[in-house]
Amino acid sequence: MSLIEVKDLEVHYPIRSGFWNRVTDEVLAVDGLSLNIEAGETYGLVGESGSGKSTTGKSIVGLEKPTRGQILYKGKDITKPRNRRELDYNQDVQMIFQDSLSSLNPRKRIEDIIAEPIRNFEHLDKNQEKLRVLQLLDIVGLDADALYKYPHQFSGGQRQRIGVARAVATNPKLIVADEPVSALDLSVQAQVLNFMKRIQRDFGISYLFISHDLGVVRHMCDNIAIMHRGRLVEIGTRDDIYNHPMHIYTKRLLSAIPETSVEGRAEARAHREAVEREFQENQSRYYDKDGKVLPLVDVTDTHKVALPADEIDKEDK
Ligand SMILES: Nc1ncnc2c1ncn2[C@@H]1O[C@H](COP(=O)(O)OP(=O)(O)OP(=O)(O)O)[C@@H](O)[C@H]1O
Repeated sequence: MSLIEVKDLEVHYPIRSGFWNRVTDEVLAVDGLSLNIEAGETYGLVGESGSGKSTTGKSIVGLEKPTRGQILYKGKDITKPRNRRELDYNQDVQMIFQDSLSSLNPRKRIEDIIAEPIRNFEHLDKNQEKLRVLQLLDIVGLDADALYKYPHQFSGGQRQRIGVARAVATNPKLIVADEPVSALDLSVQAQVLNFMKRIQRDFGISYLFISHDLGVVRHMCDNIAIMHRGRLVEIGTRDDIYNHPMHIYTKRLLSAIPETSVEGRAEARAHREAVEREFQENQSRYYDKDGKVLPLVDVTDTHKVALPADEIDKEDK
């Protein structure tokens, strides 16, 4: 059994307008999405801004209420609050955010920020609690003097470490990491990704790693789902997605990864332009008559893509 099974998830947001603030329309932020996250793996959810990644992550954590569909944990649907309580779901599944300055309470000291989730689930005395917080700070590579400081007294990378210490405090099985390094400099990104990997190894945690950038998730993820307009357009192992991408939208995201070598840059630009031309010229191939992404079709056991079924064999897999 997978750790988490998301089945046909839909999340609609109401749009209100007019004097009476009535609901006049809705946004289909997530429009029928299914994926499985296995124990101990990092699962990448990648797509451009507005594709529905954060809404999916928040639904899995229980911060957003699905309109339809199921999210199964240990075989039970945690969209029902009763099951969440019974399974200690709020303890087992945690979230870290991109903007650590606004997600960590600016008026609280680090000791209280990290201790807060522990207080919700365990009854430790003051000394035991402080020891636990010190251990957690040590795990994420911060000194004991961090205890008495406030979030604004740290750099962005250090604040992400504090966010991870807080998330790890309840010994979770899954951490939903929503763009955890997007706000950081490249060199700091690498450090944070490395220590997230180490913590994963040490604690056996799974990550749902949300990003708009296929470059960032490349070395982190075992499996990757590409999201577009609230649906998945391609899903596969790291090898499927990076070495055998099939959907034009995946190819566009891959072509957007910055090329570091000077020689490679002109070639990369030409490739990006060719992918863009292919996308513009074949738009109708990728959507149904209502403009929705097509259903996923199996390519192999691990690889699925949203293309017309009769075109799959023609692809250069
Ligand atoms: N609380 C909300 N109320 C109304 N619409 C919302 C709300 N939250 C998100 N949306 C809309 O739902 C769609 C998906 O948003 P979501 O934040 O899930 O996408 P995303 O892929 O995570 O993008 P980003 O990286 O920019 O956050 C967007 O059109 C967004 O404007």
